[in-house]
Amino acid sequence: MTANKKQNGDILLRGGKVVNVFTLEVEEADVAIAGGMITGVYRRGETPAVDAATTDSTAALNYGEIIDLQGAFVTPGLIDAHIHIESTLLTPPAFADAVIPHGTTAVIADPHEIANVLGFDGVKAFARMAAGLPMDVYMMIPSCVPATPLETSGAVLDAEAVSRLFDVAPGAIGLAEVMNVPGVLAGDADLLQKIAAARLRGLPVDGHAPGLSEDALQAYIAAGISSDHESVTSEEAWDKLRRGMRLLIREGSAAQNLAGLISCIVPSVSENISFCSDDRHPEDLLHDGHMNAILRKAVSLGVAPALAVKLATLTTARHYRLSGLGAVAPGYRADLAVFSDLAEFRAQAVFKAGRLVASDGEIRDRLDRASICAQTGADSAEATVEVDKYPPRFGEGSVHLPDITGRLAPAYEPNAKVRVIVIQPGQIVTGQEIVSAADIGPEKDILPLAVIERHGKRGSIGCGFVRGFGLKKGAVASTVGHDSHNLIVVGVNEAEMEFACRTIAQMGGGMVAVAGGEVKAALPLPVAGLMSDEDAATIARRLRALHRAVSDLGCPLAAPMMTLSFLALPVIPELKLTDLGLVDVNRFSLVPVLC
Ligand code: HPA
Ligand SMILES: [Mn+2]
Repeated sequence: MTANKKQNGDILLRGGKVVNVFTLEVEEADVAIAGGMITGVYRRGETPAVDAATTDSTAALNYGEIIDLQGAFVTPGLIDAHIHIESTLLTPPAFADAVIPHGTTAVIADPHEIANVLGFDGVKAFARMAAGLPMDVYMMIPSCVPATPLETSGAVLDAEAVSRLFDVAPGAIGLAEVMNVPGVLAGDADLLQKIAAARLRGLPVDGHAPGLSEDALQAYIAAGISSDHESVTSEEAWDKLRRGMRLLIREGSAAQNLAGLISCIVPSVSENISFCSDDRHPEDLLHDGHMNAILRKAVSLGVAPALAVKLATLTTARHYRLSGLGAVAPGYRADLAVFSDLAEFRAQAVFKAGRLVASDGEIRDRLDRASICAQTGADSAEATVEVDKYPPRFGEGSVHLPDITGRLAPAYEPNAKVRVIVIQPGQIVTGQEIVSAADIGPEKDILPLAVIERHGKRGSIGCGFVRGFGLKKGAVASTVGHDSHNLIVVGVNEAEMEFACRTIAQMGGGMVAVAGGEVKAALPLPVAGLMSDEDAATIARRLRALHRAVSDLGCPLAAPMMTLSFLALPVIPELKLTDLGLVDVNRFSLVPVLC
C-alpha cells in the first residue's frame, strides 16, 4: 500500500485513543503521519483540515489516506530491552515475522549465542540476517565469549575483536551482558577493556548480576555497568535501582520475574525500569505473544496500562539512545501499534515508519530489504541472506564430533559418593546433592549427563549426573547448550547417549530424542546448530513433537529442551556441567564428580 502525499500528511489515523507515554494520559486524538514520521497528535476536533463537519472525502483532499481506528488504542511500537533471538530457534527474519504482528517494532538483541559458536563472523552474519527487516534489531556486542574460562566455546571475542565489532557491525548500540562477574571484580584487564570500548563511545553496558549486592554490587556498577535483568526478588531489584542501575524486568519463556518484581513499578523509579524477554520460545511467540504478553500480564497484576506501555517503549528507547523511537508524538518515527484494548493487548495493526506492516495477526508488507539495505550501506547482496551463504559450518558442518565411544558415562564403584546436579523445574538455576553411586540409574532418576566439545577445538567431554530429567528409557541431546553451545546429552545409558549424539552430528546440529536405536523426534538447527531456517509455526510444531517424545521417554518437565540447554551455563547457580567438567558456579571453579 503506498500513501499519496497531500499537504497535511500521507496518513491520518483518525478516531483512536493515543497512549501518551510522557503524561500517562489516554487521549482521544488523531495521529498525522508524513514521510514515516509523526507530524502531529491532535485532540479530536483540533485536527488540521479535518473537523467535526468534515466528511472523509473532504479530509481526503488533505491527507493521502485516512484510516478510521474506531476507538482503538494507539501506542508506540513495542521494544524488547533484551533478547537472545537465537534462543527462539528462529533466524532474525523469521523472528520478525513472528513478533511484529504482536506490536513489536524494535528489539535490543545480544547475539552471544551465535558469537560463542562462530565468533566475529557469527556476529556479522547475525547483523546481515537482521538488516532491512520491518523491525529494528539493535545489537549489543557480546562481552563474554566464552562466558567463563571454565568451558570451550567455538570462538573467542577479546577486547580487540569487540572494539572492531563496534566499528563494523551495523546497529551496534552497546556492550552486551557482562556475565563474568568474578572477572569484573578481579579487574580482569581484557574484560575492563571491553567495557571501556563501549564507554569511550558513549554506549551503555548491560549487566548480568544474579544475587549480587552490597560492596560487590557497587564495585560491579562502578566498573561501568548500567543495567541488570537477573533480579528475582524486589529486595535485590531495589538494591540495584538505589545504586543507579536500570532494572530490566524479565518475563520470558526461560525466566518469569514480573510477578516477583511488580512492587518495583512505582512512579518514583519507573523511569529506570524496562521490560524484556531474554528468551522466548516459538510456541510462546505464536500463541501468547511477545512484549504485548508482558503488558497483558503487567496490567493483570495491577499496573496502570499507560505506565506498562511506557516500560516497553519510552524508557527503553531513552536508556539505549534510540533517537526518535518510543513515543506517539511529533518528530518521532511512526512506529505504532494499534490495540483493541489495553488489557489483552491484541494488535489490530502495526506500522513501521508509517507503513502498515502487520494487521490482524499477519505480516502485511515485508519492506523492500534490498533497497533499504542499500540505503543503510549494508551490501544488499549480503543483507538478503540465504543460509547457504554462511561460513561452511552452517548446515552440515556445525558439529565436529570427537571420539565419544566409551567416554560419555564413566562407571563408579557402588559405594562411591558422587556429586549430582539437581534440576529445579521451570528454573534455569540448579541445586546439587551427594548420592551413592549405587543409586545411579533411571530407577532413582540419577542419569548420566555429558557435554561434548563440538567446535573442533579440544575434543573434551565433561561427564556428570543429573536428577530431575526423569528419563526411563532412551536419551535426549541438543547443540543448544548455553553459552558455548557444545553438544549436551542425557540418557539412561551410554549406548543411548552415543546414538543420540551421532544422530545430531548427521543432522548438522539440533535437538533429538532417541530410544532403542530409533529416532523418536528431531528438530534440525542448521544455522550454527542454534537456529532453524524455517518459520515459527513449523518450528513450534516440531518442538511440540519433540516435547511429546521426551515426555514419552519419562521426562516430567514442561520445557525439557530449555532446561537441558541451561545445564551447561556456568554463570547461573548452582552446579552446572561444561565440556571441562562440573562447575560449582558460586565458587566459580571446577569440582570433581567423585566426593
Ligand atoms: N538466556 C539466554 N542465554 C543466556 C542467559 C539467558 O538467560 N544467560 C546467559 N546466557
Ligand atoms: Mn545464552
